[in-house]
Amino acid sequence: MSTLAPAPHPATVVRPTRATVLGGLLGGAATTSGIALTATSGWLVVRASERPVILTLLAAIVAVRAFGMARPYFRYLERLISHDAALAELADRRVAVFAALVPLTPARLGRRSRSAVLNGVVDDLTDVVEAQVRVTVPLVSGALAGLAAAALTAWFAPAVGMVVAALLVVVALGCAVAWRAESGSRDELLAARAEVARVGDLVARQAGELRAIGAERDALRSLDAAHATWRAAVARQSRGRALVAALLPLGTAAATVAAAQLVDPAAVGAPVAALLVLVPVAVGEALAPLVDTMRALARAQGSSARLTALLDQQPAVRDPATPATTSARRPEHLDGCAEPRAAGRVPVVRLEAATASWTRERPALSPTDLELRPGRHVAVVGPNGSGKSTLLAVLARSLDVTAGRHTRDGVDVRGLPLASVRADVAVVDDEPHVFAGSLAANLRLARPDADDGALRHALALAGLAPWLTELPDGLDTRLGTGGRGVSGGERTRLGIARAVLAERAVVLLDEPTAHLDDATATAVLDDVLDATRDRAVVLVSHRPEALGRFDHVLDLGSHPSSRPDQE
Ligand SMILES: Nc1ncnc2c1ncn2[C@@H]1O[C@H](COP(=O)(O)OP(=O)(O)OP(=O)(O)O)[C@@H](O)[C@H]1O
Repeated sequence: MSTLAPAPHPATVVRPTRATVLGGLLGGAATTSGIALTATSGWLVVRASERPVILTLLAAIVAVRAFGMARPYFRYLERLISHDAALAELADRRVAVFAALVPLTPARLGRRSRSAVLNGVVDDLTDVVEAQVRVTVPLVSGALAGLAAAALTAWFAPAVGMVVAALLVVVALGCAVAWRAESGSRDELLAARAEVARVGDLVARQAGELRAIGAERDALRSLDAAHATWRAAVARQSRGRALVAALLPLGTAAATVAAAQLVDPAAVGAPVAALLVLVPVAVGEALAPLVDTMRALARAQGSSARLTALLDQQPAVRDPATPATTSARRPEHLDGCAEPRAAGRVPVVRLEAATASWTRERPALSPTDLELRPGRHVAVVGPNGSGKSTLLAVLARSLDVTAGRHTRDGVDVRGLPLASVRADVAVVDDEPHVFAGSLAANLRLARPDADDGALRHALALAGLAPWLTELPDGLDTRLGTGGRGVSGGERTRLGIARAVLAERAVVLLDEPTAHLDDATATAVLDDVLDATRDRAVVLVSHRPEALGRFDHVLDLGSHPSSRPDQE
């Protein structure tokens, strides 16, 4: 998501659909009613000043009332139809984008957290879909109302019709300038804002170190320079906006003066002259918001470019064209089912001189050997960046080896169905997500058919039995947003309970105790190892004191040939 693809052509973002065209027609009717309301009111006021027989005004009075009522009525229908269609499209596209993101997770999402990626995707998708309502519908309505006003005015006085047409050209020009200003400043602004965030984060987080080496002033100067670039980009964008903001009222004023000069009250009568002079005012007022739609268009183009850059990536791992089988598997486990399976059925998992890379440019895991079988508990240690999480990604088949072998029962995993390999693996990361819902629903994510007994058993194995007894509604207690808060230790244990419940034969834990105090961390680790006695466990840990309980310690910080086997 960090790479910006070129912005798509506006026509691909402003893509008329049946609902947006209908919405545009209704919006056009609303805007035309507004223009007609102003023009007929002008006629009525001037005609009334001539004190005619009251009955001759009745038609105009009815017309003013009709236009006054029609405008909000058509606007309401336009909103109803276009928003309804946009919300339905948003729901469908969110499902489709979520499905497209799954195969890209985690290898193609970069180092951003999954929630940051999801939030970004949700915002971008909303911008793109909202463009139908914020851009397509107003453009169709504005074009219809403007052309109708020009045609009707030309029918009364061709010269004034030309003036209204010229005003439409000015509005179109204003939109084009606004769109260029907004989309031109998009990349510059984003880059400038990202630089300020990057330097600001560096200066704030490394303040101590910078002070220690006397680089504080240089760092602050870089921050000032980044701010200055940002300020300049914002100023350029504001100048573009101000230019357009001035252009439209000036155009409207010029068109009104021109209409007043061109209309001959003696020829058409004073009331019609008033009507004709008021049309440019009404058109300018009704179409001015079109300029703001260009901001929405530029934003939607940027969002669309980001979504394309993210979703057009190839997944890091793929299903084989012709899946192989391993001797220890029953055939039904090989056709891609993601059902949880009982521990112990999985064959031996082996890595031999396996290396891996996220980007193909830089190796993230140097040659590593590892063997996993049920009941074997392996701790992985090593300095930051030595490839511990990468190793887990390889074992979970989120990433394939770039050299060496990753086998299950002697069969290269690249020949096995992806889903069947992943169905053996449970992953617990350092911050398991707690969804807003009941405790039972949070646990059943791991095994939807688990009964309450199985849930209680998993909670007990994860050391959460005392916590469960304290919960006001037991398994039905609501957790997460709007529900009961969950501490770091409880969250970790919930993740472990899910892994236990899933009955996967291989359990991968990425620093599950990273955010816990020493006493809680030791208790959680003890519970993990007890709860997974019959499973193959790989646990990434920075806590040397816990390593004694593991069968094997794999140190990724030492050269492969010199790694001590501490079995
Ligand atoms: N999702 C990813 N996309 C791109 N590169 C990644 C990704 N995850 C890790 N890397 C890169 O792979 C290398 C190994 O990182 P990894 O996270 O596996 O190390 P680690 O030992 O787990 O580090 P830490 O102890 O800091 O968690 C690093 O250079 C890192 O920047």
